[in-house]
Amino acid sequence: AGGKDLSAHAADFPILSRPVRGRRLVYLDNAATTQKPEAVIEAERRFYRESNANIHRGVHFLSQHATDLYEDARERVRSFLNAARAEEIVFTRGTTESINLVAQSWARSTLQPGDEILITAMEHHSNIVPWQFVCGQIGAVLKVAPIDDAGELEPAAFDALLGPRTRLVAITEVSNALGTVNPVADLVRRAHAAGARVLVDGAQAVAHMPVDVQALGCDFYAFSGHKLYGPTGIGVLYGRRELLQAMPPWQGGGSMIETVSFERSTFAPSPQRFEAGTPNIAGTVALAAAIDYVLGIGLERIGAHEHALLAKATAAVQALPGVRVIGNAARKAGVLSLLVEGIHPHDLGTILDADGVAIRAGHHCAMPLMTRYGIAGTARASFALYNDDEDVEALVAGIRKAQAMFGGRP
Ligand SMILES: Cc1ncc(COP(=O)(O)O)c(CNc2co[nH]c2=O)c1O
Repeated sequence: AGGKDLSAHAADFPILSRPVRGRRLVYLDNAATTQKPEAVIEAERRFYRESNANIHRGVHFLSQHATDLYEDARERVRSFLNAARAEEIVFTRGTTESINLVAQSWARSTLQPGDEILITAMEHHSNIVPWQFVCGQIGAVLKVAPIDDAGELEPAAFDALLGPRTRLVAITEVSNALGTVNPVADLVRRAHAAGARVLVDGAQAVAHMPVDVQALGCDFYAFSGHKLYGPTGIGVLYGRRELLQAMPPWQGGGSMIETVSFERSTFAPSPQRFEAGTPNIAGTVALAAAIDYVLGIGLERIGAHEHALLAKATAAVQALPGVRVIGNAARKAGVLSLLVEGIHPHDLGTILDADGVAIRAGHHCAMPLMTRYGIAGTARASFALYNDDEDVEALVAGIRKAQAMFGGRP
């Protein structure tokens, strides 16, 4: 791994060799979930074959062995994000649960009525709805920083919304619907200068670029394993140690306690405090294997490869009559959203599917963003390390075919 041409890595992914509707699978729905390399599949399978036991508190070999694997995975994630300490890494089910944890534990115990949470117009529902919950619970106010037609934040408007009551800024590093890459380190500096903490939604970033939470300066960072070539059901919340240590637990049960009596219970320190119940141990081990796989190739190489594909696909579709690209930020990663005149995105997706090309159509869990553009949804192609020029050509051919079918100009 690492020295091979990236498109050769498609052979690492068993599913990519299966036909779809009798055609070669052209998987371009990676922003929804990525496919899994054999190394990740084998890591999970091997755990159940050789190491399975419940973790922590065990007195037998397998339990201690499984605990070691689990905590080794925590250290791999720490290193991957360049967090200062492994205790700053909390395992969750995914980005959505990570954000809900911060909303229900940190925000609900910190914010006062009238305090403000600032998000952006490009957020995924997972970085909108949890904040609506907590604003409703405590009487805080949700504010939204606008974006321009290109899909970029407007710095002056962002700054104007940062005020003395802003307690939290919650922003996506990469938009799942537009592909916009936000200048997170700069936005963190602005938020901190205004006295606000910052949560970064990294779901669409971690597979496309190196992430260094200390360099970003953020207070929380969330991502999902399944968007990083890892399994579903495992995600990560990074939090500054001093914040996690001061946060109340948000789910009660085993593992997160120190003592329990019917009168009162005391709680374990972070991260165990936030990991109630039996975790997805095998998924955690497989996530560590996914990180090893990605780092074996190199995130810079992956990002450059995907950037070249995105540029090729964008130029090709923009040359087609009646095609409008939604999201033209100066810096983008992984995602191409488009509309084809006279063809509903769902119809386009269905026609592409008939030829084995998998894209996503709809609002992409970003309904407010679609409203901002005055549209109901888009057709979205999203790229990964195993995609190649042939995949781009199949996408373009499918769009031309749809245009011919709908009487448009092919
Ligand atoms: C920016 C962003 N934030 C949060 C989430 C939620 O992640 P989860 O908890 O793992 O579901 C997603 C998932 N995005 C998509 C899931 O399916 N299509 C998508 O674009 C996302 O793209």
